[in-house]
Amino acid sequence: MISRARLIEQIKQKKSFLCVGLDTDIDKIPEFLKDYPDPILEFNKRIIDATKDLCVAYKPNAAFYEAYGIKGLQSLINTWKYLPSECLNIIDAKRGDIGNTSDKYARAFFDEKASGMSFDAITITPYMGNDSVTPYLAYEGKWVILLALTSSVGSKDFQYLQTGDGYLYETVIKKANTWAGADRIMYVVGATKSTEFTNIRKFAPDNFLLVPGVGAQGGSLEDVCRYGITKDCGLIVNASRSIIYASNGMDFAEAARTEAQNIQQQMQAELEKAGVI
Ligand SMILES: O=C(O)c1cc(=O)[nH]c(=O)n1[C@@H]1O[C@H](COP(=O)(O)O)[C@@H](O)[C@H]1O
Repeated sequence: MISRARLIEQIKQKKSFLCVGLDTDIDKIPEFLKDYPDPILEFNKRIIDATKDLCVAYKPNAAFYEAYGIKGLQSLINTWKYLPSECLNIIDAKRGDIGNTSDKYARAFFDEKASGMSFDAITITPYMGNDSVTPYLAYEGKWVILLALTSSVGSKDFQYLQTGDGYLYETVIKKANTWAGADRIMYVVGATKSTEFTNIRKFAPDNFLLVPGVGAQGGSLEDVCRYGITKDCGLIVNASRSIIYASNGMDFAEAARTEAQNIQQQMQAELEKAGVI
């Protein structure tokens, strides 16, 4: 279980707020790994070994595992077992359904006895409202990470609609803040939306923001920090493809480390600039 205080302590200790995204694609991993009984797991283990001192979180994306049925789920369970206990382990599942269905999703990702996995945090779509989110919050100490303003081009379709109370994404944040505090809820805000961070901080001054979209999607870490960093850091910045596929040769883990190290060094400078460390 990773509390807010423990997360902040890790960030200060590692001088990093990097999340390594485990969007592991069998078609993109090095050929030689395909001789192993579980190539996806083997890939993940080597990426984790190469990056665990440089990041504070890992985020396996459920789609990349579910695509392979039972075998994929086994890879996900064994990846979860291998994740370092000091890191925040996020399952990027983007679920959202009526309460009794959410109950089962929560069990699938939070209840080790039932499913073999117990992640610290899960990404959730907020569209179905309070009763779709509370089943996850019923698990003491677990985090819910709600999509607020996504990195996608399609974010403009709904998230920027005016509700009479500001943009729809603002309403999501204001409403969800009444469900639980900054010790249980984080929001996803895409790095590609860095100028909106000033606005978001008005409604979520203390919440951690999970920020995907640096690297392959072109978001700027510097801009995210300029507008979004807080005295506790308040940011977890994810990079998936730019780290895990930095090379597709024998040196893939080493290349991933070099890429993670580059980001960590930039993060250290930002943490110093903001007075977090
Ligand atoms: O919830 C997410 O993590 C997420 C939200 C969002 O707005 N944009 C976004 O890219 N993501 C996820 O973040 C990761 C980004 O991967 P890369 O673009 O390869 O770094 C993927 O797993 C996406 O599913």
